[in-house]
Amino acid sequence: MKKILVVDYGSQYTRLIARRLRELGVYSEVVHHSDDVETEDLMGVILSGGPRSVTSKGAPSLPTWLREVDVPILGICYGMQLLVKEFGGLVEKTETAEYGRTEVIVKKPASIFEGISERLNVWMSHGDSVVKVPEGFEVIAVTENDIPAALSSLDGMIWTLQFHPEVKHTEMGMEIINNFLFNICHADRNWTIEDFLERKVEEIREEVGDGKAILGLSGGVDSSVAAVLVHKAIGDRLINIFVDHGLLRLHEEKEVPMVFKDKLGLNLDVVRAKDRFLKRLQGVTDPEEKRKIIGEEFIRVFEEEAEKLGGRFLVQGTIYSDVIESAASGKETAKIKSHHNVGGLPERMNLKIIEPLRYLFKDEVRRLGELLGIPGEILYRHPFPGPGLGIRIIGEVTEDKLRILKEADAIFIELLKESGWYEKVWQAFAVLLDLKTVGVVGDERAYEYVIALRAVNSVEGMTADWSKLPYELLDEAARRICNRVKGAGRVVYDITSKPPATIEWE
Ligand SMILES: Nc1ncnc2c1ncn2[C@@H]1O[C@H](COP(=O)(O)OP(=O)(O)OP(=O)(O)O)[C@@H](O)[C@H]1O
Ligand SMILES: O=c1[nH]c(=O)c2[nH+]cn([C@@H]3O[C@H](COP(=O)(O)O)[C@@H](O)[C@H]3O)c2[nH]1
Ligand SMILES: NC(=O)CC[C@H](N)C(=O)O
Ligand SMILES: [Mg+2]
Repeated sequence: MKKILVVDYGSQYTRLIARRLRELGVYSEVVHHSDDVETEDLMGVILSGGPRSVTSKGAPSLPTWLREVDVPILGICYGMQLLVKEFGGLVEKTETAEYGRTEVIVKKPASIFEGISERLNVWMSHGDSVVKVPEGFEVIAVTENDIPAALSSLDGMIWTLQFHPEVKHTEMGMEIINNFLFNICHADRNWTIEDFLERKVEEIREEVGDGKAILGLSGGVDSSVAAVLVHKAIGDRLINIFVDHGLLRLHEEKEVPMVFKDKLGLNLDVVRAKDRFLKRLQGVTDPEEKRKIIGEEFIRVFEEEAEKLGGRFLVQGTIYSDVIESAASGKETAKIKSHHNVGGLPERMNLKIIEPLRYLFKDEVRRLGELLGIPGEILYRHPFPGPGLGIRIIGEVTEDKLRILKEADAIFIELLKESGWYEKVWQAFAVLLDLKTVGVVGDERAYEYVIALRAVNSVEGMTADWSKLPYELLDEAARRICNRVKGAGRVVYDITSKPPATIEWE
């Protein structure tokens, strides 16, 4: 099949590039920069960003096969910096780093910017910058800080962007990728989600054979879609298991089983495992350690259940943001956090893992869910991390802190629903800080915990901006929480984008 090759330098966003290409109906393959690759049927090449600096010793370089191909090349961030270095320009760590929203000004008409406004807000994530442009290249856009934001070679074969067109927060990013694909590479449209579904169902049937599989069901979007998909492949030989680890939101241990049976009509076993999770978390404060413990305990529960049922496979609703942040995608990728279902998995385990959604992003999973006929009520829930409140209580998890956080979170979510804001934000929740502050209540001194509220807009969770909730709503949330939740004495609102922050606090 004709393809675009996406060369991975360890960016958080590499698979997002591939995903944008899918969205535009174009088939692509992601390869590591040191891989030997088939260069047949190539329509173009995209070099990803990466955490390394091209100025440092031993930094990954251009693949040798790249010199022999005669198709257009697009370098993004690290990819741009590599191309600049290769052609005799200069990249240095400059005083100004650019992270998050940055304004870019297009300086020259160019086919990659066709139909793009002259000024646009893009998402940046770099500390190094181009300080000398290589011969045979011209600057076609600069940032508000006068740093080169895009270059092109005079023969129109090499294009570079310092910003990330693949992230949703970059305005007109899709149009820029569209221009690269169709104006520059003249790519074919050859990928659909229907084909993907058919292929996955076949693959799972083949892998499981006449065996049994268990599936970790959380009631969230990803595991529900995975459940319906795998059920389509192997029917009732799939057994869904919901683990109540005590770190769920208020009343969720009752609601999830009800909604799941009611709306999807699939079987579901509930495992009550609160005590064993809380016991293992006692005295643990490090976020990575907490994640690893929770990840391991999940697997132990699944192993025990599989043993009882005679199943050999474990299906998880892992999606790509879980994989990439756990640094499970390649050796250059920086570890941001160990998602319980990926980086938090124990080394030794008896189950074979099946993850049909591993390379998809949240909104693709939602589209797949629609294709499978899953109701919007399940598909459009806010995401909730598997380790649950365990990573929203900063520091040690205790019963009392769990109570405070559950109540505060429920008040915030209820208020968002009442005011019509729940559907307008991508994810919202409360965090309990490991910090007490002084207050005055009924003329008495109080010394209670701080609750942080977080609400973000995002599309696939890879980048996010804080939601501009109305002051009146925040005001009401603070009053209700302080008045109704014993132990909560102060409320703050988180106004950081991702990057530099992540969505969750741990
Ligand atoms: N309480 C739970 N019981 C069983 N499995 C779980 C539980 N929590 C998480 N998992 C497993 O871990 C996977 C990853 O969790 P994650 O929260 O990312 O996905 P999700 O809950 O399916 O969807 P969402 O992101 O919308 O919450 C799930 O798909 C599921 O397989
Ligand atoms: O299943 C999960 N297991 C985890 O360990 C985990 N950590 C974060 N998240 C969710 O992933 C999205 C991105 O979150 P971050 O910006 O905090 O990394 C957000 O939607 C987070 O809620 C997790 N989901
Ligand atoms: N996102 C990237 O590709 C970053 C490239 C390089 N590490 C820098 O900071 O400039
Ligand atoms: Mg979840």
